[in-house]
Amino acid sequence: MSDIDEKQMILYAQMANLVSLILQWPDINLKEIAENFSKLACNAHTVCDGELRPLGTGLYPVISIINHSCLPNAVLVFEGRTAVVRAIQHIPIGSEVMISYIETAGNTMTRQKALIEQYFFNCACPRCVKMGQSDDVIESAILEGYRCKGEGCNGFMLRDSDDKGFICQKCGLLRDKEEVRQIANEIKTLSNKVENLAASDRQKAVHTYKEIEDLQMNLFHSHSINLMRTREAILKILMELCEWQEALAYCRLTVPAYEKYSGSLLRVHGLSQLQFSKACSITVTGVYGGVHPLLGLQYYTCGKLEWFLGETYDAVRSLTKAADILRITHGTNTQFMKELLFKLEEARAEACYKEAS
Ligand SMILES: C[S@@+](CC[C@H](N)C(=O)[O-])C[C@H]1O[C@@H](n2cnc3c(N)ncnc32)[C@H](O)[C@@H]1O
Repeated sequence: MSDIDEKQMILYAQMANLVSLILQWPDINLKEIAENFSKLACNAHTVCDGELRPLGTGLYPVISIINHSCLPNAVLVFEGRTAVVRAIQHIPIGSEVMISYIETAGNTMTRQKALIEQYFFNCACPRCVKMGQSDDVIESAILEGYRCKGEGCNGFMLRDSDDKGFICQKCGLLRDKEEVRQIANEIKTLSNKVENLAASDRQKAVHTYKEIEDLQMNLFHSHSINLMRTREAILKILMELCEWQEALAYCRLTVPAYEKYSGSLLRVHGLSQLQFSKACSITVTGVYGGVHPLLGLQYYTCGKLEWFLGETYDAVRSLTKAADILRITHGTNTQFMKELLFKLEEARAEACYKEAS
């Protein structure tokens, strides 16, 4: 309990009071209840459906003995209320099975902060031990850093030693700190506005998200996580609005980012900063470790849209990629997977028919 910050402590105390009010037991121990809430936060898992949409919270005693890694060798998925852990790579006998408690597509500082705040530990996984080393700095600069404004340059930027701004590590161009701050403020203002709009006026929300997207394309590296999240938000609303063609365009924009994050992290380990900066237009670090359910789900969305819009051959390609990943992370027995495999068969049959006619 001593590691919990004050805000969290107040929340647990309020929840303990609520329990006390409901139970009305004379000798209830508020401190013990608050402690139990804290233990629950560390050990419980968010129960999701096949498409990783959260449904609630569950406490699974066996699952809660599994430790975290930002480069996990297993994933936790749910089949109804049943929690299932599946290996996403070969796990040698005697090696520890590890899942990720958090979104792994953040930079090391972001991940460490999330783990300390909710789980109270300093992660020492193979990604986190590289904190501050050149490949970790590069990964951070690409995931959450700014882009170079040089024409055609896809370099990543680091803060310059005089603190005037950010220097491109590929072409050496300086980006002024004030300019960056101004765009970041505009993004913040629009982001605050769009949160309320998403529920009340979807058309306006899409318009505002596109303004954010434009600013982020100017500010962030093209493989930035922030840009990818904005595009995902646009995709989600376009699907709700049944704007299928534009939704597909946005889905296709997000897929390369997922793919880039999914390449093996090992690909860039061992490269010098210069070698990497030359290579960075074609290779980005692998924060999803190759097989990640989110990548599979993104292919699935793309495939469904393509098929619906009559782009059968593309649909077969996307659904095949989705099935290749999701049969590893989700198995093949759930209704969700049966539907995916059925759609793939149907798309294949349609492609054969089209080819023959
Ligand atoms: C769900 S429990 C995992 C099982 C726990 N290690 C145990 O022995 O019961 C989560 C807690 O385990 C610890 N933990 C999980 N992964 C860790 C890691 N990679 N390094 C250090 N501690 C970790 C943290 O204290 C965290 O709050």
